[in-house]
Amino acid sequence: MIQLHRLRKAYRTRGRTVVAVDGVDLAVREGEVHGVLGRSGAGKSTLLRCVNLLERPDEGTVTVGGVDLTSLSERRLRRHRQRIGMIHQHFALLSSRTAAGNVAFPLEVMGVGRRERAARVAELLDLVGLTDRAHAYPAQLSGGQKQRVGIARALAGRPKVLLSDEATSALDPETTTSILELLRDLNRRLGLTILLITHEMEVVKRICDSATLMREGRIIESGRVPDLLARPGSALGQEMFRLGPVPVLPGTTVVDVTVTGGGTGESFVADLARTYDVDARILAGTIENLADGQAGRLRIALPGSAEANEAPLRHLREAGLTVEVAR
Ligand SMILES: Nc1ncnc2c1ncn2[C@@H]1O[C@H](COP(=O)(O)OP(=O)(O)OP(=O)(O)O)[C@@H](O)[C@H]1O
Repeated sequence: MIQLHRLRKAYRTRGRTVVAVDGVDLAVREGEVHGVLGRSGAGKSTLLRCVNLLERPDEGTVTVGGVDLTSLSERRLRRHRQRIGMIHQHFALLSSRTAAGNVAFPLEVMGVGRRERAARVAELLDLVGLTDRAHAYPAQLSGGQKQRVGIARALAGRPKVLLSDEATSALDPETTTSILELLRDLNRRLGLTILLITHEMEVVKRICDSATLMREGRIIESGRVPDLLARPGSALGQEMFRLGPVPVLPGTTVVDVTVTGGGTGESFVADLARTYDVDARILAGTIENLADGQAGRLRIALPGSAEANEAPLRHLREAGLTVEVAR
């Protein structure tokens, strides 16, 4: 649904050039929720703003729904932009308009007639669960309610793609959960493709099917979330499962075992004891609920060196588990 090819964007300020996005290739499939994760300054916002060409890339192409946006005239680009909704961290609502008035705004710009507009506004507010606050002004709404208005407004043009710029960063944890649930629900019900940027692992964990980790304008890793977690050495995996420093235990091998996609995670410690007579000691562990099933990582200590444990470690790998010798 979204394809970025060799995207590059640099800013020149006061004689200095900052390459915000540095040759990025990225594909987001239709109906997917894709999260772009990274620290402040990694280039996430620039990348997102290039998708609807709010920011024009210096190099590369942006294809959305099969149309290369970088090749369009301004007039045609405006039309295509209506099919790409966007929500913002600070909501960006018009304070002089009610919730209904804010949602009506893009419909007015599109030239939708009064009666159809009213019906569509009611439908959109219902979709985000805000029918009873239609006549409230932004100042009378909570943060979560404001973001619901933002989402309803973004969906006015019946977009196939929704871009989310840190949509939950200004919200408390409980409200964040309800907004993430709403986004996931809209993704499923409308088949909406969502590209979101965030610096919170929690967001990726809860609703993303796939994710990209950015650093200094470049992609460090990208793929389906369970596949990334199962990749040895994955930085996303390190972030997700925080097992702490690896303890020094002379005479043992410390191993991190990652289980994704259901799998046989629960029984492998017993399996080692049964098959190899290895007494694995559990040092730390965590299980995370992902958008699509569970994933977990267990840190175990096996008596003896890594070489001495070669057979049981191979056994675990052959069982589909990711095995990394930590020490
Ligand atoms: N309009 C601009 N003019 C000059 N430099 C910019 C501009 N926008 C972004 N940058 C620079 O580009 C780099 C990437 O910024 P960007 O905002 O895309 O990162 P980010 O990952 O979204 O960070 P944050 O989470 O802080 O928004 C930074 O070094 C930033 O200072």
